[in-house]
Amino acid sequence: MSKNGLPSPFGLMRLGVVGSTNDEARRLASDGAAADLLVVMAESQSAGRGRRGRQWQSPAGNLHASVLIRLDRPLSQSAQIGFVAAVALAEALGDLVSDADFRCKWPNDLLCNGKKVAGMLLEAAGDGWLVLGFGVNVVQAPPPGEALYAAASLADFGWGGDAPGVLNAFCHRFGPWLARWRQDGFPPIREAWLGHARGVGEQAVVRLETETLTGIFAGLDEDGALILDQGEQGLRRVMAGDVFFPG
Ligand SMILES: O=C(O)CCCC[C@@H]1SC[C@@H]2NC(=O)N[C@@H]21
Repeated sequence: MSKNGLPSPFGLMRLGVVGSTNDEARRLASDGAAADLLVVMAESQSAGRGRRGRQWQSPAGNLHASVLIRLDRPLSQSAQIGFVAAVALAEALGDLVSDADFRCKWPNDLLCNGKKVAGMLLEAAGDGWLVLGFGVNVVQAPPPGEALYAAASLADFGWGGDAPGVLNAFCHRFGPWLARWRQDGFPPIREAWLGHARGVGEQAVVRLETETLTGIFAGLDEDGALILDQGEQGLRRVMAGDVFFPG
């Protein structure tokens, strides 16, 4: 264990109120001050952002953190790290919260008993760095109607721990999974993710920028794209979109 309380070799920078921890981490990278597995964690964010330009509500008490990751592979493989993190977070929260069912929802959401409790946002920081931002609703979820999906907090499931406790549990799981990805590539991550996934084999609605698709969520391809089986129209690979399961 490091002096900061996280498992070795994670580093920790704890900040008060920031705009976005992803921006703080990117700034470190552009200042030449990045280090592999350095975590930037903030008490709250005034301009937290989610995927596809959405706002991410970031009150004090929830976890808002970004991990700097040295990318020793082509940038095209960076999306795979979102799946590494989702598996690690599903396992970490499963370690913490008993009697709850954590599921990964494509591409980078985490559901607890069907409600969104966490999301991830990957951004390139230039010069070989990747920023993995993740937010976990520890004590508070956005009010109904303000989120795209039904949302909940860990407190709603009776968990009384805090944001540093979630970060610690995440790092314990993420370190070994990232090492596995670095050594063996995407296949074991893909398999683990599918084992934790919501909705494989089920009817899915996929909202893209300009169209909405329906079909059976048939799995993930070797890059992490969602495979949608559209029956007579064949299989369609989806790289970015929002998935809903009507069933
Ligand atoms: O579900 C999503 O759309 C992704 C949400 C990602 C939120 C985290 S909180 C820490 C980091 N800083 C940000 O501004 N966003 C990510």
